[in-house]
Amino acid sequence: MAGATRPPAARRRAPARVLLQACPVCGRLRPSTELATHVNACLDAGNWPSSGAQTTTTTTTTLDAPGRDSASAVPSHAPEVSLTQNVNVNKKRAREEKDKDKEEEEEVDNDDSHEPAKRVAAPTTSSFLAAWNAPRLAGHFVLENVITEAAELDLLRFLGDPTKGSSSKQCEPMWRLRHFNGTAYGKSWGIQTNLAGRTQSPPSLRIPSALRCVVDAVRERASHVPHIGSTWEPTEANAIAYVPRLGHSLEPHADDRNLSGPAIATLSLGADAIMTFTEEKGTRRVRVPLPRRSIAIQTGPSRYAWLHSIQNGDLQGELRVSLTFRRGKFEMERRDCWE
Ligand SMILES: O=C(O)CCC(=O)C(=O)O
Ligand SMILES: [Fe+2]
Repeated sequence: MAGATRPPAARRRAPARVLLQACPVCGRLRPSTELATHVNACLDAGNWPSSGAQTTTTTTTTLDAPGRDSASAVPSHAPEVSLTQNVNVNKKRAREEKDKDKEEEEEVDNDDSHEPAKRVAAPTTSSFLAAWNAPRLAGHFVLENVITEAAELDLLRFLGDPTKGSSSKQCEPMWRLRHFNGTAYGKSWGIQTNLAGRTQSPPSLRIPSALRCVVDAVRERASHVPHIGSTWEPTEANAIAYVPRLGHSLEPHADDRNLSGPAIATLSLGADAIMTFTEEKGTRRVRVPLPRRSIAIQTGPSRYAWLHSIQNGDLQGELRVSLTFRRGKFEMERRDCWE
């Protein structure tokens, strides 16, 4: 009998459990505490996943707009895994995990040492996180629900609504209609980048401390993303306000690859949108949903080998505001760039 060879229950302990997370690059499972180091090593080794080749599950957001094909919100290269399948995969994993826990519970039930059994969090959350953190485009990460609805409202109020006649008084500069890379309202802070002259100069306006929560969220949620880590310090910020009914859009472009650093983070506020990436030296096209309150991070190929744009028809709602943070090549101290 198998039970007869087991050690007495009192001496048995629940084995220490380690939370494993799938590497968004190679798909291998790694202890979550080692994930950041592993992802960086994986990417340094040139293991950028090619589009569509990733093995981690991908969630897709359906943007609910009447008359619009919701399937168009699905990245064109998304692996043949539907959201329902993902949920089922996660449910199956959760069931297996639960069964394992149950087995252990049964074992430790007889344990008279009165030591509490060690427990780990249910894996579903981390699986979803891993799925969202996984690049759907090499080097591109979308982190969902990064801020609360209340924080979103505060930020929108702080930035002001350009369609209501005036900008918010507390947030300088005023919104201005711009025609660079498409028509939309814009304002910026921190290092000043002169794209025509390809120069940068010290800030005339520091980045408002009210926007600091975005940097905190990026550091917290994307510390495993290459070039972010837990100390990422942007020195320039710009806001764009898109009003779909005024025909606003973002034309295909790449943010200056010499003047700004290798990681760019953008928070979406007010409304969902879909960003279209087009390969610079190829014909591939990838459509990535950017839900409101999400932060999108461009690094690696998504930053250096693809152009990005937002078509007018891919802007939802009345007003979408984006806040983009970059680290300028022109090195400056945090205190000189931030309020
Ligand atoms: O609005 C966005 O999400 C992107 C903005 C952008 O690409 C830029 O400011 O360069
Ligand atoms: Fe951009």
